[in-house]
Amino acid sequence: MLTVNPVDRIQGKIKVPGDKSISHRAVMLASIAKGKSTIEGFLPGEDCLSTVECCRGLGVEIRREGTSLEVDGKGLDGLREPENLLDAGNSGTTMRLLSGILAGQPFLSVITGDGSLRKRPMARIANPLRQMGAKIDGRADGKLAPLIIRGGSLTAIDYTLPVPSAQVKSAVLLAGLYASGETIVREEFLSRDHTERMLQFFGGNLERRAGSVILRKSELFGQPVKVPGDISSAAFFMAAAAAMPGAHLIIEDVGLNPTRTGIIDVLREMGASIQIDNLYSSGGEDIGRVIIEGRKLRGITITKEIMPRLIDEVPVIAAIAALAEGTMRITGAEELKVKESNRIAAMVTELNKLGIQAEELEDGMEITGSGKISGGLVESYGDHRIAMAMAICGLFAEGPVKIQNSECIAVSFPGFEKTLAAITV
Ligand SMILES: O=C(O)C1=C[C@@H](OP(=O)(O)O)[C@@H](O)[C@H](O)C1
Ligand SMILES: C=C(OP(=O)(O)O)C(=O)O
Repeated sequence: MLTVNPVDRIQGKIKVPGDKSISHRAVMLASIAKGKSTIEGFLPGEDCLSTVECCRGLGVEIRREGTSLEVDGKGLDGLREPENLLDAGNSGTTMRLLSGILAGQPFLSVITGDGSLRKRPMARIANPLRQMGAKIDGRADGKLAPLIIRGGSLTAIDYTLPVPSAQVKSAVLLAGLYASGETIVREEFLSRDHTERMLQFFGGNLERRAGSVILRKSELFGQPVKVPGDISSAAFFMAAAAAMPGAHLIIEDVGLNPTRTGIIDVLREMGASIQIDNLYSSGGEDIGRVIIEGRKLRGITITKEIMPRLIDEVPVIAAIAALAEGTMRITGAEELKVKESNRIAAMVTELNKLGIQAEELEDGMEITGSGKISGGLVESYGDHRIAMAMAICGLFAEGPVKIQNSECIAVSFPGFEKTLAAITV
């Protein structure tokens, strides 16, 4: 159980661990590239370690020392049939992206995960991968894991995403590496594009147009990858600092890919002071320093267009909405219901426990700020983002906030507690 006590000030200069999305992709692409890749700044969170173990299960040699990895790539056709189940743990990204690669393999794989992942929707990847020619079965006719995938010779498809999801887009693109013809993926609002950027960095034949990506069968080549800090992890501290008048926080080397910076746009619209400098780019990703000054914020309305650039940050926005003036209305966020927990129900229930007025909407939630948060006992639902969002409430509360089942934080942010202690007075 994590106990977070109220603080007077937030200040300091920090770095956050490596980006989760980029760490997953680096390991997967390095595994199917020709030759050696190195990965620096890898996130040693449980989710990305699940990806490493799955790739090892497919015969890839991966050496890890802390946040540095060396991967001996097998080339597109060098993976071998896993002798045992592949375990994606709590990680949707591992299961869905890896399924795209498994769909292209001439062997049988069975991929499973923990109790939360086994409840999450998998038809969204099984359908397009079947259309490409893979045989996929699973519980509830392939809607739920464990998934049984017999890959093989694939044919490209032209696919319009029925749900806004970078994981589905990535699964189809990764399968497209093995498919004859041009794989096209279309989406209404651009979701995180790390797969596209990294495929290009590894030499993939990929073209980008407004609203679509086109990939042709191509060989990948090992590369040195530098993983930026995860903006989704930084978001917890950015939001906390932004909402605390007098706070001053600097976060170095944060990934600032425009498909991930919805949190900065939202905080600024709420009235936050956020500056960005020291910009550079590496491996096709934008990286920079974020400087936040605390102020009194105001509630705003968020709609579906921004959601793909914001999705994992909604819990922490909901948390600080309690401190903002007026009402915060979050809409177009149905996807939150199928994450590690139902994040709409979870946040509303737990915020209510701390005396915050919050209500579920069909596609989101509404929170009315009163500037007041009570201390109390809350639940994480085994969901790392809920646990950390509730921890941020604790910084502003009238008494300690105790978070049950907080060990799940290690899924995406090992060292969260230490960083929190380092910036609070
Ligand atoms: O592609 C990725 O790395 C991710 C995509 C998002 O999921 P969806 O694709 O389900 O929206 C996000 O919530 C998840 O944390 C990571
Ligand atoms: C939804 C998340 O991850 P995943 O889908 O990979 O489990 C997340 O990290 O918030």
